[in-house]
Amino acid sequence: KKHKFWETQPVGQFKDLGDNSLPEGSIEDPTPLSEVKQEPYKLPNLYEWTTCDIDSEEMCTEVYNLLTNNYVEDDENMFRFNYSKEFLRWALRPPGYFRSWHIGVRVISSKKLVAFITGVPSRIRVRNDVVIMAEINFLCVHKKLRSKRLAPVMIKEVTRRVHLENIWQAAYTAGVVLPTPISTCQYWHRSLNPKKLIDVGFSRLGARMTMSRTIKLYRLPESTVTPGFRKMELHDVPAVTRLLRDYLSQFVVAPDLDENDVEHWLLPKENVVNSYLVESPETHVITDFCSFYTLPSTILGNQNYSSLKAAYSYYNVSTKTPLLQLMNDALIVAKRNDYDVFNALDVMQNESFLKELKFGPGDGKLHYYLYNYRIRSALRPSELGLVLL
Ligand SMILES: COc1cccc(CC(=N)NC(=O)c2cccnc2OC2CCNCC2)c1
Repeated sequence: KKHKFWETQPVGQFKDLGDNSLPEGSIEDPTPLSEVKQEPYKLPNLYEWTTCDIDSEEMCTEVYNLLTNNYVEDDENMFRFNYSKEFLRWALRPPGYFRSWHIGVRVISSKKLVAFITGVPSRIRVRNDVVIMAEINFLCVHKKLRSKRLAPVMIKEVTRRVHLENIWQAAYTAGVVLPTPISTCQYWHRSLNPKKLIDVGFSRLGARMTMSRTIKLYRLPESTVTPGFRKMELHDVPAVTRLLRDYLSQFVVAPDLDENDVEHWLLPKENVVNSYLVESPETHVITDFCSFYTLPSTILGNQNYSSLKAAYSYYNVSTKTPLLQLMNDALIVAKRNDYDVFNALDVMQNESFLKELKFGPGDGKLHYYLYNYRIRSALRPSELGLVLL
């Protein structure tokens, strides 16, 4: 049976596809809090639950090491995501976070951390419906414990702890097809350091292309071209919030960000998130915004390099500067900061710049999911205004 676990969950089921009689929105009503299971789910013998206090240097290091050695790899197992500790602290402590949603599994005897899953609260709008959801991420089971069916019990446990906070919906992404994607996105890569990317096998030399021709093809100017392009600062939070809220209102699914959210998620943080805006030199009005987050990957089995420095397109808003020019400035800044590659999904209006800015399609897809919330039919990536970490 393919989706033994997911067929028991309140998610869109493949068998319901095309059944337009099913209403859009919550699939199951909330359970009275007194009826939510009070005790943790039972783990296989020898394992115990642990709550990971990401503020603790020691626990943060344990989580970092587990993910560094056991988290998501590309389809050819040449790269593995290598989230940094400061990135994890940022990703897991947004306004209103619950430490109880940072869940680990330890071996009782050795106390070794062997699995992890997290949730953070997030206000997400679906059409005109603003729903408080849990954004689920970092599901990781040690390589040596795969197919012990740990993932389903970890998903049930994080769901139980989310329910205890009276939250009944969730959002998550995966590289695999599960019941049932609300949207399936293509990822794209823009080479910034083509020589290294070819050396490590991330990219291949194009047909009838030499290395020097390839380096020239991806060359970028030293400085950005948009007048008034600068880093975002704390005092810009109100204006950036207004700009983002207006821009994101056009998408079917998008975060419902307030100033606290914008301050947390979009203020620049070294080695974690970069954000820039365009302040008109004449009027001092903030007209555009672009941002990317830093997610390196470990390079598995290359003599010359061990890490790939990758930027991931985050939220971008263009109201005056053409999006093409704004994103080219983002590429210029990323190259200047020694990123090897700039990644983007074909969400929002990204399709309008990908090919022209010399992005190439990646070899995989990223599927978006909602838990306990039905969307009548799958969304086009351009209808998605949500980027998960
Ligand atoms: C280059 O190193 C990699 C290491 C592991 C996996 C992949 C391929 C991959 N699965 N990429 C993505 O999922 C991806 C590609 C472009 C933009 N965002 C992405 O994923 C984000 C969002 C979901 N959580 C992981 C990071 C690449």
